[in-house]
Amino acid sequence: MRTCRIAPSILSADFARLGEEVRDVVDAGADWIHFDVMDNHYVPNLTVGPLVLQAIRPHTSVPIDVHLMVDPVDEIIPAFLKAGADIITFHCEASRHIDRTLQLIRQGGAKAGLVFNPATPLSYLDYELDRIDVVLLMSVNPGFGGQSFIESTLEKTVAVREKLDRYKAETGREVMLEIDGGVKPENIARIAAAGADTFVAGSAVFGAGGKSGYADVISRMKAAVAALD
Ligand SMILES: O=C(CO)[C@@H](O)[C@H](O)COP(=O)(O)O
Ligand SMILES: [Co+2]
Repeated sequence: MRTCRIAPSILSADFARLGEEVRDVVDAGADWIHFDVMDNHYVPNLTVGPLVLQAIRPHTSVPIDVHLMVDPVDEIIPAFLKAGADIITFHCEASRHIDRTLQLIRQGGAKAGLVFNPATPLSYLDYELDRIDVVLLMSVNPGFGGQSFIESTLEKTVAVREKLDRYKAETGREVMLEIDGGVKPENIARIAAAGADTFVAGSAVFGAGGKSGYADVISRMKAAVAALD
């Protein structure tokens, strides 16, 4: 059976009830919580930081996947590690020394991931796979929830899947492949067929109007992926 992790992005949650939203979406079947950090510098939007991560941490035991859309990145990583991040991903363009940033995250005890914008070349992966736990492909330009899925991401997903399968055959090590932006029950099967195993969904999940709506969307997403087997 193929792996399908659903990671709802709290960007589209009700921020006035964030702890409850996190609990509801996990009860509804979420595998990870996706935590979008934007700095109004690397991206034109401003969201949440380590204090908010620390506040939601006691509300769930599922992995919290911190997506850093910040530049510079290294200086803020220790605060997210301390606040309880399980996975920390950052953008290739936001780190001056990618290898050092990956090590900083892993030495702090979290899994490390590299994020590729729609136009970022995959060559950044060439020498770093040994230090990467997650490859995150953006399927929208970063900065906002609720955008449409960019179709060229599918071709890029296939290319990363081939690299990761080759790497696994050589080393036995599995690297996760996560897609972020515009993922919905209607397109998730095509994205999974291209080779993704982890799916961020913000507006599709939190736009579903409460706990039973969240459960409905998440189960439809999982069913669409399971139907590929
Ligand atoms: O990182 C980002 C946007 O920059 C994402 O995590 C979005 O928040 C996903 O939202 P939807 O596209 O699913 O609404
Ligand atoms: Co994100």
